[in-house]
Amino acid sequence: MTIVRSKICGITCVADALLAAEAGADAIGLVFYAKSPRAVNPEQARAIVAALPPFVTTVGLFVNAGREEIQQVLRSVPLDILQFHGDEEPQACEGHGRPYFKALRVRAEDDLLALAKKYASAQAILLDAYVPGLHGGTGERFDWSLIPAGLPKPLILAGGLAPHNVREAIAQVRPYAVDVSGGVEASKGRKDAEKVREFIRQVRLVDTTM
Ligand SMILES: O=C(O)c1ccccc1NCC(=O)[C@H](O)[C@H](O)COP(=O)(O)O
Repeated sequence: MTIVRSKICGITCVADALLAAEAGADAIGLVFYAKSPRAVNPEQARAIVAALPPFVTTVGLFVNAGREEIQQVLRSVPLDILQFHGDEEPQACEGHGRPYFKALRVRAEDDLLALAKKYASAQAILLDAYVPGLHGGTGERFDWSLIPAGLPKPLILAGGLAPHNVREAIAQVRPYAVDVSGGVEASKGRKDAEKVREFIRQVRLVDTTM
């Protein structure tokens, strides 16, 4: 049986965090990027993390943040993992006292395998759509056939996933985990209970049929 994990990203309030946890999400993502409509501040994030039941991994997402900014968040919010969603070099992702995921935005002209190999210290590589001028949370999917074989780390698939396409995505890509934000929202920054439940139901359906 293949288990595919799921992460619900862009959680902005306790109610949505509990919704994700109760629906069976393995992880939630908190966006520490002020320009995002899903941004949270450390105080909001602390309240969200404190409300979660055990065994739900908390991922803090940063975009080209300074080392001190990240450390300041970590001093007040007990995050399990960091996710770097900007143009950070490996050195900028390391040394924070947490494992990290590196997000790479997929463009046909890039050598994804070489890029992924650069992040040898990452716990996983997250692949997302490339949309000029935006770092993530675009709701756009990318051409999954561009994903090279032999990625050196577990693959987290993101970008435009939703209840209606996540099974197809898993069947084609066989990722370690799937990551969703816009595809389970009612409005920017707020999750839709039915979409969250259906997304995770679809992921689990694949678990038993692959
Ligand atoms: O959510 C944002 O606004 C955001 C802004 C800047 C960088 C990353 C951001 N979000 C990352 C994610 O929520 C997901 O990991 C990923 O991009 C998938 O998002 P979606 O296509 O909306 O499912």
